[in-house]
Amino acid sequence: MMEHNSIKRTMHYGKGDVLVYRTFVKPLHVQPIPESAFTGTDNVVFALNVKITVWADALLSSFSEGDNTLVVATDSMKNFILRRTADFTGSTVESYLQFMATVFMDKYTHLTGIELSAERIPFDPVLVPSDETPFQESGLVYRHSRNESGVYTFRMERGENGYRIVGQSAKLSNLHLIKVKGSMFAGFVRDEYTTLAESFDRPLYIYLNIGWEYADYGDALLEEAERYVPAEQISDITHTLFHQLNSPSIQKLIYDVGLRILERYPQLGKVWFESNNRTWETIVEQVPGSEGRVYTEPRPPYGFQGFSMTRSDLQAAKRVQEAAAAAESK
Ligand SMILES: O=c1[nH]c(=O)c2[nH]c(=O)[nH]c2[nH]1
Repeated sequence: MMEHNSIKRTMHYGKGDVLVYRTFVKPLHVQPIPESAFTGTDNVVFALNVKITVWADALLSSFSEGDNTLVVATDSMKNFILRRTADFTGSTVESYLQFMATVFMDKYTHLTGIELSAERIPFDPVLVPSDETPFQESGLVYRHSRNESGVYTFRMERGENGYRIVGQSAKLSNLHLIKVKGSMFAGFVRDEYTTLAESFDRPLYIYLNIGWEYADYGDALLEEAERYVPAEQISDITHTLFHQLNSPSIQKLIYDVGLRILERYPQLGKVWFESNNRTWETIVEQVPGSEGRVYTEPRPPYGFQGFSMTRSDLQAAKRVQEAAAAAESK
């Protein structure tokens, strides 16, 4: 995935860590799903860490000869992004990246391509006492969250007839989840190298990155966001399945989460996972008189899993389920 989205061109330059904090962006409203209470955000704080990369054959002499006549200083790129953020009228990071890429390429016509990526820095609403309901969202005060965040990229090139979108991606990065009981890992290969005991109730701590791709990227950019897939719902689907399933392994857990994501969003063509096993190490099996235990941080090295699935995997899984249901009813 990273390879697929990396810039293949050897000649490029740009600026990273452009921090831009825009307030009162148009609120986002999305379709509800059963696994999530998230139906949108007020977008009062729209905070991004942006990276811009540009390329053009005409830039060769800047590398080979030190000829800066076509070099837009990366300092000016940063200023452009900061100032033009005032002109953004959309409500999603995806539409922001498309907007910013377009106005940048309109301004600097010698450039052939641009990649913009952004992490949405999470600021959560805080609850304050109110007269009507016991607590309500402040609408003024937001709390910087150090939890998972959405990371998006958008790549565009100048073509014969206008711009062409040549790449895009969305992912939820650094979701860290602990399930304190109800996870297993048993039945794996046992041979002369095996020291790990089978576990029928382990405290499963996972780190996850989850990416998704629209079958038609136009769906990510619709004005009313009626087919928009928000990172918050991807996260909530993962929470729900982790809660509900008695997982036999991380492999099976991410497979089931992937199927559910594709089921919920027919507009997605693909979903992928990178997971990391951070299962706590048990120190005390049982705290007397309670079901509590004592754990500590696991020692490295850590295991990982990867999985990428498309709609054909969902169809195949459905056929297997139907065949199993038919066999049972006989
Ligand atoms: O969910 C897991 N999958 C594995 O492949 C594995 N391997 C391991 O040592 N622990 C685990 N846990």
